[in-house]
Order: sequence, then structure tokens, then C-alpha cells
Amino acid sequence: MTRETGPLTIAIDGPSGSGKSSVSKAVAAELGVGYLDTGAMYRALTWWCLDQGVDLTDEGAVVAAAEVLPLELSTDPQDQRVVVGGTDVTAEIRTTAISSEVSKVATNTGVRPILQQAQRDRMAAIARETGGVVAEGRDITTVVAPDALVRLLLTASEEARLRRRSAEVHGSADEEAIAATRDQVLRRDRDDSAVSQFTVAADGVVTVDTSDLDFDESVEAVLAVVASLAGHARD
Ligand SMILES: Nc1ncnc2c1ncn2[C@@H]1O[C@H](COP(=O)(O)OP(=O)(O)O)[C@@H](O)[C@H]1O
Ligand SMILES: Nc1ccn([C@H]2C[C@H](O)[C@@H](COP(=O)(O)OP(=O)(O)O)O2)c(=O)n1
Repeated sequence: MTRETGPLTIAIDGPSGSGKSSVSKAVAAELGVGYLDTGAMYRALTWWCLDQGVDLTDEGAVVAAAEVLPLELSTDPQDQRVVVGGTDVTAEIRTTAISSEVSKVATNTGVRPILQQAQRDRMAAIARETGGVVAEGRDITTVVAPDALVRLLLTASEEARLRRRSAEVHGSADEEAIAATRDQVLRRDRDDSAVSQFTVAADGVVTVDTSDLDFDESVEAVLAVVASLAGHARD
């Protein structure tokens, strides 16, 4: 798609389970633009460090790994593939083993500027190629792309986020499954909050609360904000 006023750049942040990845992918597909999952980059680096035997608490070693991370990330929202050093890790980076360790990498203050710059470069390349980009994470609206045309904070109640993640990871949202999900949702958000602000919208960032919306309604709500801010009329 093309716009006379420049590329349609959309930045979306939010806590775990708010619907960032799934909603962003659907929004990008609907608008016909590329997609960047910045969380996948932190997850891929975590996987690679573990694979290479790098101690995640050795900050300098993890920074050195970030500098040479051999990452291939697809940009098609309907075909997401993450390849590190020739190994397809698309599924593996979503496992509890990675989810429980990724904050150690994401809170490494030497790693963040390296991945943030890589994310800016990727956003620019995707926008050039497809006329726009939907990029999602924790600091896209504030640090990576504060000048994006549309900036959104996707939120949902703690209860809704736990229920969704639990259903996704354990196939159930009963008490036991929710208890097993707490660490990778609440503890991780608490840790990640030390380096990014993603619970309160920064100035100029629009909040969409999805607690009482189903998936399709969440996608519609985001598309409505895009239409009002970017003047983009859907086909
Ligand atoms: N509004 C919604 N209502 C119900 N389920 C949702 C909604 N948004 C997302 N989901 C589901 O919740 C789970 C977590 O969503 P995801 O997009 O991975 O969140 P995040 O990227 O913010 O961690 C997925 O299984 C997704 O399909
Ligand atoms: N822009 C970003 C994106 C993710 N992160 C961190 C925070 C998370 O713990 C990990 C993984 O992010 P991801 O978006 O995949 O996590 P969720 O799907 O929301 O559970 O990376 C970050 O610090 N900054």
C-alpha cells in the first residue's frame, strides 16, 4: 500500500498477554504492510546465548553475542519465521525455557541499544519495502520509534492476560494452569519494567484496553485508531 504522506509506521507496546503479537499481525495483514516482533529478537538472542554456552548473567558476554547475532526474521505477518545461525527456532523461542530466561537479556542495558538500533533499521527497511510497518514490543512507542505515525499501548487486566497466556501455553485456564503461568507473565513484566515503561501510555500514545474485547474486536479497535490518526481508509 502507498500513502502520499509517507510510510504507515505503527508502534505498539504492552505487557505480556495484552495481545500485542497476535493483534499486530492481524492489523499488519489487514493493512498489507510488514510486521516486526521485537520480542522475538530478545528471545532469539536468549536462545543463541544458551546454545553457545554464554552465561546470561555475564553482561559483557551477552553484549558481545548481541553484536554478532546471526538473525533472520521474516517480515510477513502471516508467515513468521525466526532463524538463528541457520537453525529454525520459531517454535523453540516461545517455550517456557526461553520465556523464563529472556528478561535477563532484556534487562541488560548494554544489549538494549544494540537491538534497538537493529529494530530501527529493520523498521525502515520493511517500511520501504511494503509502504508501512507494524512493530510491537515494550519500548517501540517510547524509544525505538517515538516518531511513528501511530503509537498505541495495548493493555488488558492482569486476570485477562493470565487467562489468555494460560490457555495458549497450557491449553487451559483452570487454577493450576494459571498458577503455572504467573511467573512468565507477572514476574517477567515486573523484571522488564525496570528498563521500559509499558504499563502507562507516554504522551501522545493512545491506550486500547482489550480486557473486555475478544480478539476480532481488539483488531477492529486498533484499526479504528489507525484510521483516525493516519487517515487511512480501509478497502
Ligand atoms: N482480545 C483478545 N481476547 C482474547 N484472546 C486474545 C485477545 N488478544 C489476544 N488473545 C490471545 O491471547 C494470547 C496472547 O496474545 P499475544 O498476542 O501473544 O500477546 P502478547 O504478544 O501481548 O504477549 C494469544 O493466544 C492470543 O490469541
Ligand atoms: N521491545 C522489547 C520487546 C521485548 N522485550 C522483552 C520483554 C519480554 O520479556 C521479552 C519477550 O518479549 P515478547 O513480546 O515476546 O513477550 P510476550 O509475548 O509479551 O510475552 O523481551 C523488551 O524488553 N523490549
